[in-house]
Amino acid sequence: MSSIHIEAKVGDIAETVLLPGDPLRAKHVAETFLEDAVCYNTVRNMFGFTGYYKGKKVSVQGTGMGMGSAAIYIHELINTYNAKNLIRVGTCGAIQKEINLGQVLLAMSASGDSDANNLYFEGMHYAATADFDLLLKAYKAAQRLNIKTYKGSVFSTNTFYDDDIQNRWKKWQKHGILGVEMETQMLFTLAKRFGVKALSILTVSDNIITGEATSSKEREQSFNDMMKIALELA
Ligand SMILES: O=P(O)(O)O[C@H]1O[C@H](CO)[C@@H](O)[C@H]1O
Ligand SMILES: O=c1cc[nH]c(=O)[nH]1
Repeated sequence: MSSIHIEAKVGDIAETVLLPGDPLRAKHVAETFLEDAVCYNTVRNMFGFTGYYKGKKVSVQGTGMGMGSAAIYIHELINTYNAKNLIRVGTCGAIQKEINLGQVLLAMSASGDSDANNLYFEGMHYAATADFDLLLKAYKAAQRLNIKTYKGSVFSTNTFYDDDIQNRWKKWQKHGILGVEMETQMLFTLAKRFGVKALSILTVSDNIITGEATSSKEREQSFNDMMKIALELA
């Protein structure tokens, strides 16, 4: 048996799945960090791999961009493939001035503008929250590895571009949101709905307020920090 968007057999995917938006990041993670990695999905080129990290079975699955796409993969990973720990490894734009490019955020919660959540909760506002055990483990792993992290709330949006992107985030900046990305709110919501654990670890690829953006060298280094934390959770 397989699912509509993933062609793996049940059992091919580990209980712990890392979730980058970019399927080529999934490939890169598998090739760089995992041993004996096998590709289990090429449907729509949304690559998924299972391999081993320090002897532990772990999978990495691209989700695409935005909550509509991510929800499909998250739903199928949980309900067809029995995934239990889902850890997003993504990029985000920081909206606090002091957060530098390449730094790592541990998302405790995610606000957002998903119509899917709005409809599901009949216009009320669900507080999408990370799993505390995974969050604590990630925090301790970062401390052990001497990696600085910011802990707090992020915002998941379905619209990457806007007419006036800096002003758009002013109220959210004031309310302490650390950064903006496009999938975490849906991940946390679905994980709770189906009784599994989720966490989102994000590397800052740009600062929306200051207008800075990362060079490829900086992205490479910071990406490694995020991956080291995420893989410790496997
Ligand atoms: O780097 P990823 O994981 O794709 O995450 C961020 O990058 C994409 C936008 O460029 C969105 O998916 C956003 O959430
Ligand atoms: O979704 C995203 C990801 C990175 N940077 C942004 O501004 N938005």
